[in-house]
Order: sequence, then structure tokens, then C-alpha cells
Amino acid sequence: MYIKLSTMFYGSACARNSSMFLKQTMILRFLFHCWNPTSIILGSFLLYILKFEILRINSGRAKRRRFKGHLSQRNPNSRMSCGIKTFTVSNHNCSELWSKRAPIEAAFCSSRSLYEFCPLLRPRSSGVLTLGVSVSGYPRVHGNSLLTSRYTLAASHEVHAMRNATSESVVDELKSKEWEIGVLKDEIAAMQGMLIRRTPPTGPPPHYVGTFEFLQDEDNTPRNKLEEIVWYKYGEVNQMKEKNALCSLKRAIDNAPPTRDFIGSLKESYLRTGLPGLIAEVKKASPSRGVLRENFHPVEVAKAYEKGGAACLSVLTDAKYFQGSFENLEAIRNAGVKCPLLCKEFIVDAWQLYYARTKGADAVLLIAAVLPDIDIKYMLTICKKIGLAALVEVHDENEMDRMLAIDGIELIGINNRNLGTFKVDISNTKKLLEGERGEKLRQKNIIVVGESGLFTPADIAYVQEAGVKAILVGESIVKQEDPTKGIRDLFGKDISA
Ligand SMILES: O=P(O)(O)OC[C@@H](O)[C@@H](O)c1c[nH]c2ccccc12
Repeated sequence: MYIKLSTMFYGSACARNSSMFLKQTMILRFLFHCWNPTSIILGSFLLYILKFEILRINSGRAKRRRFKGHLSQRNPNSRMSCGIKTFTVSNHNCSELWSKRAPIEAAFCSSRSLYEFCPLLRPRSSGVLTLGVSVSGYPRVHGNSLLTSRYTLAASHEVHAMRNATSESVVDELKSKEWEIGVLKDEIAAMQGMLIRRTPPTGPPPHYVGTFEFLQDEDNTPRNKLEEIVWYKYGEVNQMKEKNALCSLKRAIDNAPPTRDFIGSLKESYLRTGLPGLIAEVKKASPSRGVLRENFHPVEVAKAYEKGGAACLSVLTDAKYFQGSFENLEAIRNAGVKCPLLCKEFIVDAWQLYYARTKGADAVLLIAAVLPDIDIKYMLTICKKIGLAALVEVHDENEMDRMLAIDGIELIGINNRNLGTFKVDISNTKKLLEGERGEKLRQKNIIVVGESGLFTPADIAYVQEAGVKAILVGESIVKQEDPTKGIRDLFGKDISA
């Protein structure tokens, strides 16, 4: 997540150059006045040392110039907001690490303010600046200075270089991607008609830094439940990332058993029963319905679902809002349940895909209301790489159209519940499958999953008629004393083999 900008910092080289000039003149004067062998040897020695000093200054200047050149590659029309919020400076000279959360613009408005922010950097010290990109839910900083956009551009040059150099490595791809979306994610999302902001919009408290002032422009309150969940998720994921480095997750995946065929299982069930394949949800509670099952034993519920003829299972892993957990997912996987498992989580970061895979998931949920197209595409790529199926969830026409324009999606879920308002309306499935959209879905061979608010055989018939080949059901079956019977009641018949 850190982008390294190997930039050398030198103090005011000009000022030092003029003092150097003075020193040189003084030595020459000394040589001129005291013309004897000792003073010649001493003078030559001093000049010799000074020459190195001058060379060092010049190389410092060259680097400084290069850095400036970097900055000047700006597009004067671009006005980007900078997502960078933290920076860490490691000073090679004294091999100490200094870190402070501060707007990056402040660091670069002048070398003076850089020194003010980084007490370890002295005008004569050289160092490497490492920029941390805010993908962590820290408030974004809004700066309207040219430096913001200049700097953003300069940094993305570096990212391109980095990506080209290490295109093989998923880890680096991830870093680059996180950088890109960290900077632009909300702008991109807004352009795509998305209402969910991925991180709180407010910057740090208004303060004055050098010549730049940062102002808060919107309040810090999530506009709806989904936004609240997503903001919270960012913080949570960041903490989890600290404990589980991506490279160790990758290693675990290399040694993990292969995933099960989630989509294949749904197709097979549809062919076998002539009814939509069931993804049965292991869910203890939800923000809209509260606790659904008091005596909740995830493994028992999962086994009962499998016995009742579920094609796949969906396991809620969100703890705060759904009282789920990754332990539940892992426990179900290890209990000998054969159904492929969907990790039902709010994915905001590709790291979560790797994590879900290590915990036994065969599929993940990607919510179009939360992830801009660029993220959906990227996450689909990662899913393919690590063998996960992706259920891409939409809940309105705009999201459906966006997803239809993306290649490589095999499974689209239409959520009848608006995750922002919790309003449930099963006619949503029908609405989104009518006309051209339905046609396009068929052309692209995409399997449609009807999600939420399905309780009766009539509901199933209604969404099947609309064109779904699979359904995702939680409440109506998890609430039943015997979930196996719950499935029978839902379909109006026994669908187990
Ligand atoms: O319990 P229901 O109404 O049958 O809904 C199940 C499932 O569709 C719902 O839990 C769901 C759909 N998309 C989600 C995204 C996150 C959390 C939960 C969900």
C-alpha cells in the first residue's frame, strides 16, 4: 500500500553553493598570500575536499531538478482530490523512521515545510519518502491547490513504472490498484451514478499548513445503512490486514484444497429439479430484521440446509451488523458439508478475497452499489486467479447496466432489498429482467439469482417466471425450527435428491 517515491531531499543548495564560493575564494586568497610549500599542500588538500563537497551539491541539485520536472508534468485542467493522507519518512542518514499523518500537500508545498513536518530531515540530509495512500477509511483530504493534482499525477507515473516492472506479481498489482482507487474512488463512483461513498468525505480538522488550508466540505455522517457498513468495514479490514499479511494468505492459498464449483452446483440443481437452485443463507441476524434465530448453531443449520436440497450455502461473515463470522465459515467448511460456500461479506478491498479463500470460501459477493466498475473488474480478475466464483449483486437498472457492460461476469444477483433503505420488493427482479436487459443477460449466458424477500412457492414461481435460475434465501428458512422443513415449505415440495 505504500508507494515509494525515491526522491532525494536537499536543503537550499543555492545558499550552500554561495557559501561554498566564499570558502573557495578564501582558500585561494590564503594560497596567494602565504606562498610556501606547507600552505600549498594544505590549500590543495582543502580544495580537494571542497571539490567533493561541490560535486555532492551538484548531484543534489540534479536530483532536485528531476523531482521538480516530475511535478511539472501536470495537466492544468485536472483537479483531482488527493487521497493520500499519511506519509512516512525514513531517514537513511540516521536510519531512523519518522512517521506522521499529515496531508501530503503540506509536505511538498516547500522544502521548508517538509522539514517542519519531519524533524529528522535536516536541510543537508538525504532520504527516501514513502507515501501512504489512504485506502483505509481515513478521511480524504480536499485540496484545491495545483500541487494536489500535480502531485497525484507525478505519483501515478511512479505507479505505472512500478506496475510495468513487476506485472507478474499479484502483490504489486494489488498495491498499484489500491493506490489508483485510493486516490480516485469516490470521483469514479459518483461518475457511475453510485450513491455510496467508500470512505467518509471529511478531511482532518481544518488547519493551516504552510500556504495551504484544508477545509471540511461535508459532514461525517453516513447517508444510509449501507454507507455506514462500508465505512466501518474499511477500518475493520485494515485491522485484519495488519494481522494477516497478503503474502502469508497467498502462501496458505497455494497449499489449500481447490474450490468447489459454485456455479456448476446451481446449474446442476436447476437441471435436476426444474426449480431455481437454492443458495441457502446461514444468517443469525440482520440490521433490518434483528435476530432471526436465537439458538444459532451455524454448522447444524448448514447441515440441515444441505439435507433439504440446497445447491449452495451463503455464510454471513460480517460480525457487527449480521452477527456472523469467519469462524462460522471455516467451521462449516471443516464439518464435512459438501455444498459450495459463498462468503457473504461486504468486500471493499481485494485483500478480503484472499482472506475469504483461506477461510474456505468457494465464492464471494461483489456489490455493485459499493464497488465502481474498475473495482469489479479488478476483483473479478483476482477471483479468477484464486479460483473463487463471484456473485455480482445489483439492485437497480443503473447497476445492472453497468454490470452488463463488464465482461467475465457469470453470476448476477438481483437484490429485492435496497441495502440503503431496507425496502423489499420482489417485483424488482422482474423489473430488471424485462426487455433488452433480460435479452442481454441471456446472450451473455449469465445466470441470474433472485435475492431477498422470498417466502412462498408463489414467490419462487414469480421470480422463476421472470427469468431467474437460482435464488438466495435467508430469513424464511433460517427462522424455521427445522431448516430442512423450511426448504420444503419454501418450494412447496421436497427438492432433496
Ligand atoms: O433473508 P432474505 O430476505 O431471504 O435475504 C437473503 C439475502 O438475499 C440477503 O441476506 C442479502 C442479499 N445481499 C446481501 C448483502 C449483504 C448482506 C445480506 C444480503
